[in-house]
Amino acid sequence: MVTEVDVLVIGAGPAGSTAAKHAAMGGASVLLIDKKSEIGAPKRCAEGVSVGGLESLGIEPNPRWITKKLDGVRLVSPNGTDVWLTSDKVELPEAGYILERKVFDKHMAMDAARAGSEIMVKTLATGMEKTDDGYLVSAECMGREFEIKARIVIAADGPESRVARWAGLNTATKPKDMESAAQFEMVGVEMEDNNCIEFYFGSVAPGGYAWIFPKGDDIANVGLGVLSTETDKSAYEHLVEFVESCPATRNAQPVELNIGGDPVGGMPKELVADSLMVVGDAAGQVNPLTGGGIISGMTGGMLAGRVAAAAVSEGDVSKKRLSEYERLCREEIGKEIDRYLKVKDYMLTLSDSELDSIAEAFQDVEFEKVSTTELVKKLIKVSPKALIKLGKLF
Ligand SMILES: Cc1cc2nc3c(=O)[nH]c(=O)nc-3n(C[C@H](O)[C@H](O)[C@H](O)COP(=O)(O)OP(=O)(O)OC[C@H]3O[C@@H](n4cnc5c(N)ncnc54)[C@H](O)[C@@H]3O)c2cc1C
Repeated sequence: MVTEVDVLVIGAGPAGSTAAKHAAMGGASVLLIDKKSEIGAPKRCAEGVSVGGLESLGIEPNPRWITKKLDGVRLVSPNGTDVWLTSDKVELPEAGYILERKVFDKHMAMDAARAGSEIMVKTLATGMEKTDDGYLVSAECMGREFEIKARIVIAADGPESRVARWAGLNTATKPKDMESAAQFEMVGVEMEDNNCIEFYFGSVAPGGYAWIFPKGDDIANVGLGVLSTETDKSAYEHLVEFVESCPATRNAQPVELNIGGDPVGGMPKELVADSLMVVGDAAGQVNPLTGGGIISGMTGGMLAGRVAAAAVSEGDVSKKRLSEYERLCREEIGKEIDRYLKVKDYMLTLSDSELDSIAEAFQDVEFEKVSTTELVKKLIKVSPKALIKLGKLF
């Protein structure tokens, strides 16, 4: 049996569902498939997003998928020196929400369906072949094998993406650019203020950081990301040590374990080929410093969906036509990613004692507002080393 569509989106994470929604809104016939039986589960995410990020995508916050509205940030250096940045003291333009991804991802897929996309769950793409006017994709659903003929394929298959590579794009992430993350969702977490997210820096998580993201009452996502090139231990081993030593989690119990990769090396050289676009984690659309990829991946999905619909209606699905998506992506997400790559590389050079000195210097800094960019600007102010490395960028 062969199913025929204008646009096939492989992967119903936030990036894929957004691509499907916008392609369908533009008038294309769209099929969105995911190998999972439940879209959004299991989650591999600390579930933090910015308020402005959702606004920029035109998504109304919905209490069904928001567990917490945040009120500030606590930054903790290796010796325990902490910096509190809360809304009573500073403006928080990037203040955010903690989502319930299992519900959020489903809602994003529902939006895609309401815009006209067809959805197939428990449907795995197993390979694809180029045809004259698109791709013939092999798929499998509940033991049944079938083929999907698509003018355009949007690869939204997450951090372990294979689809773009089937089309010949070099999107493989090198080990030095793949953050290994481990996280418990925990109960019995005793935070000093459960309206703030907490970040812990230094050798607690080599190459990354540890976090506690509150989800309400005594529940929180407690996790960390490490680079395998910076440590001999696994992310899970670092997480167990962190949970045992951190006062907030010492008495907490896990109800869920999430293990996953987060591509933090930026976008690959090419995001399009004839009849193919790649979005989200599969396209490295992740902030290299924070590891956040929900909003940037959805932005990529939105741009790809719009370009796909226009290309189909014009009858031109060539690489040249689809390169509009690549250009828009580099403008809207790429510049930020490139800047934060440099900040991440700089952070990797800092020892625990240097991080402690920065935290101590931050005690005397007046913060008017706090965003990731503002924090880097203040870092440049207190650290001559940061000034040399990052001064020109911020
Ligand atoms: C531990 C951890 C914490 C994180 N915390 C945050 C955070 O707080 N905030 C933030 O913004 N980002 C965070 N991220 C990153 C964020 O989770 C990702 O950037 C985001 O999920 C990317 O969305 P996506 O749609 O590109 O991919 P995914 O959400 O990974 O979705 C890809 C989908 O493709 C499907 N798929 C894969 N292969 C196939 C196939 N062959 N056929 C059919 N379906 C397929 C998968 O089942 C999956 O549903 C975190 C990541 C990790 C690992």
